[in-house]
Amino acid sequence: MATPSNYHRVETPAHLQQLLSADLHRVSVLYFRADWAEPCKTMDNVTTELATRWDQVLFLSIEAEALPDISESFEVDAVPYFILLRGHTLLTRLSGAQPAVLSAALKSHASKPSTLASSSHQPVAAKTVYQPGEQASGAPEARGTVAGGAQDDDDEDDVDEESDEELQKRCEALMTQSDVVLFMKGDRNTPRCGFSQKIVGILEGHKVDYTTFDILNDEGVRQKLKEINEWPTFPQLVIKGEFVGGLDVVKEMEEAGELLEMIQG
Ligand SMILES: N[C@@H](CCC(=O)N[C@@H](CS)C(=O)NCC(=O)O)C(=O)O
Repeated sequence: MATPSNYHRVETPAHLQQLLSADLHRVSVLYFRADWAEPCKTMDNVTTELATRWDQVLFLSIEAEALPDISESFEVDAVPYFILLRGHTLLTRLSGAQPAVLSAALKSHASKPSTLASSSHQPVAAKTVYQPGEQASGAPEARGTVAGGAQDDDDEDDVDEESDEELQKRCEALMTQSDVVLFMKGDRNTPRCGFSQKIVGILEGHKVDYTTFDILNDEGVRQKLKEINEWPTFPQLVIKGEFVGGLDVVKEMEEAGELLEMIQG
């Protein structure tokens, strides 16, 4: 399919600013992607198709790892990832390859007359304003939510909250669920971060028998493991219940021949 005229590949932060500033009433879809991520292939097609349907919406594809300043300013922590803006105002964010949810988000935000934002009122759905060079999201409640940000915290009142002790026990159980456990973003078939993808490549290359846990699906485990293992990032590799390190450590161990030794020993 030919690239629609409202679909652009962002080259630099300044280019993004220029595209967004051209029309402050226009809705934009920022699509954070990476070539190696399989789900992005699907979302490349989905976004191209949506762009032909929503020709008044600006679709901007952004190479998440090649443009870290943009990814970090929008707190993008995995690919694919979508940010909907009106001008520079954050409407909603969506993590993962969910065509129906993205389409619903467009319906919810882009079908509103664009003059709404030009009136003296703030857009109803607006969470915050993206200032170049600043954090885009001052709206933690919008993180990880889906179209329309319509999730209601009250709905979760019925669910028993996990105590810190329970969470600690659950993390310990996860860390010992098999001899080799990889805490990562995504899973071995669909890694959602380049670091996770590379560590999977190392383990697969050595035909290691391992299990994975997707920390993007469990914010409690994500934060608790950082504390337990005193390690601020993912991936985290655990061998026989013992925390080993992230990608850089595992790479070094592989080069020194220590990785297989630890797994097999
Ligand atoms: N050099 C690190 C790179 C890992 C990294 O920087 N991970 C980031 C981005 S995927 C991370 O996990 N940030 C914390 C988070 O997302 O919770 C390693 O050796 O593993």
